[in-house]
Amino acid sequence: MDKTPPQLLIIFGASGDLTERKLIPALFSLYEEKYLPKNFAVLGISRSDSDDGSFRDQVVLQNKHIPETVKNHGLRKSFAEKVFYFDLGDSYDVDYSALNERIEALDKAQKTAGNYIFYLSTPPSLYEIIARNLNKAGLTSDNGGWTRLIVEKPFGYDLASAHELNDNLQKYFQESQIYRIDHYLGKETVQNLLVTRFANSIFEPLWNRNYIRHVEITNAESVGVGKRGGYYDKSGALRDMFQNHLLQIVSLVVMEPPIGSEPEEIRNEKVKALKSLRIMDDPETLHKNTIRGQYLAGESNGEPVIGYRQEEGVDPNSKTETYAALKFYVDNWRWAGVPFYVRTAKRMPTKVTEVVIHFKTPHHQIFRNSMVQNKDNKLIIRIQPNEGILVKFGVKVPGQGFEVERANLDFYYSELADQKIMEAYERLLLDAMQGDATLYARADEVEAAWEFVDPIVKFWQTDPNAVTFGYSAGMWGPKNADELIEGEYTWRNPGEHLTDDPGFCVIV
Ligand SMILES: NC(=O)C1=CN([C@@H]2O[C@H](COP(=O)(O)OP(=O)(O)OC[C@H]3O[C@@H](n4cnc5c(N)ncnc54)[C@H](OP(=O)(O)O)[C@@H]3O)[C@@H](O)[C@H]2O)C=CC1
Ligand SMILES: O=C1O[C@H](COP(=O)(O)O)[C@@H](O)[C@H](O)[C@H]1O
Repeated sequence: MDKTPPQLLIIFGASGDLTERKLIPALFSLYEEKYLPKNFAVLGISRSDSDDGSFRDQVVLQNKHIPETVKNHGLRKSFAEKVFYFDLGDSYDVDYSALNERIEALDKAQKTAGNYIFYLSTPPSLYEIIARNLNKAGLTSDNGGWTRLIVEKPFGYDLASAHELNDNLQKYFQESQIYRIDHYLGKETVQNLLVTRFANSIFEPLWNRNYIRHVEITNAESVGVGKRGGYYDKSGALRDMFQNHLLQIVSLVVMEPPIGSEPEEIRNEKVKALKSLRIMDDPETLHKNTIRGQYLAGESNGEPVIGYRQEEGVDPNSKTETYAALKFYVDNWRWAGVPFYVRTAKRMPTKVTEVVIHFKTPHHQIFRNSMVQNKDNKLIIRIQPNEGILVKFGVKVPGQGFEVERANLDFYYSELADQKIMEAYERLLLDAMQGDATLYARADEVEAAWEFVDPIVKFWQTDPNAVTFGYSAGMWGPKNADELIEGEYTWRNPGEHLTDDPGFCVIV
């Protein structure tokens, strides 16, 4: 494709899980769909003792994350020939001259025009080290082609470390070269939030405090922490999901209309949105408006599962949250007084991510005697699964009188049958290859998100009154989270109704 120039993608941390499970399958899919330029190559780098042949075998030919089809059998071989490996030796903190030579040789042989993307898929502690050594080797400036840097999450551990990382990376790369990945932004339905809001005239006029009662966002996973206990126990749901993915969704719901769809036009509005979140830093508000939970043993998909504290790599006395629910406000003209309820959790009954816009009750109730008071017009944006949009509204029950019943207008993305939905990493990689940073987070965006999250993390970690509630795996989280939402409202828990959690408790 013309929009994607020749280039070499250089992955640090190539022997890791992300490369095998996400990056290479995404690249293969782009290759299969003919999105990659003819002159394209991948160079995997790590400390593992491997070579081009074994690396190709591992990440392409034998990679079980690339779906096996009759059609792609031959393609795997031709794609594998574009994949190379470089063994960095014992450390990432070494002289990169030999790497530089390999890159130059590959660039020449594969005719990639001096265009390089460096992808950091290592532990975050190596990001600065790699950037510094690339710079020393003269690999960070545009020498004839262009150079970009993709940085994986987590971007920092708190505001101070994110700020330091931004400073460090910006010593070696221009901000315009840095692409901070957040795979939720690569999801089609997350991007569709922008289109729903700004390509229609029927939603945006209502998108404010005059018509919206509250906003609810749920991100639920049925899985536990799996093999990532060691990482997760130091992170927790707030850092792992909320600071990045959930706040990205919040920013798209909250933002003002950008003047156009250029990357900076959209990113400027997202930063403004994040900066308008009311920071909760007094213990009373934090106590009232934040709930943290941790899963106990229970059931997942009908099978018994262990509790979080029994997971591999997790401290048996851990209080780390696998559930986080927050109520907060947005201090700007559009959203003054509208509560936002946002939760993210593991070991829920199902996997679902959705945004629910709850509209206010009509100003005057004409059909007072109806059994169903149509108090809740809702717009539900289903991010995953069953990607689509659902509008709930009231209709008249046929017959005498004015009985009101709820009805649905339901759109599923799958109905656009001939459109394949690109996987998030495919979309994001392709965008970076084409130099489009719209769906990548900017330095100030990441820092604004940390500014909001930091005081909550600190409160949970240090305040003696900050409690972690236990909930049984397979339930909808600590039941007192229901009390976060005032009035007769409660969380929309898609799927079957579950009875009271017998395991609900305070974790000590
Ligand atoms: N896996 C996933 O689904 C996701 C991962 N990420 C992020 O992507 C990055 C890579 O993740 P992932 O591939 O899962 O991680 P892995 O632990 O599976 O791989 C890490 C890679 O970094 C290298 N490495 C260098 N030093 C170390 C070290 N001290 N400890 C461990 N590995 C080291 C490893 O190779 P070698 O030791 O041979 O050099 C390996 O290639 C991380 O920043 C992670 O947070 C983000 C979202 C999802
Ligand atoms: O970044 C992360 O995301 C996954 C969830 O991603 P999804 O695309 O499956 O919704 C989460 O499991 C993981 O803990 C987190 O690091």
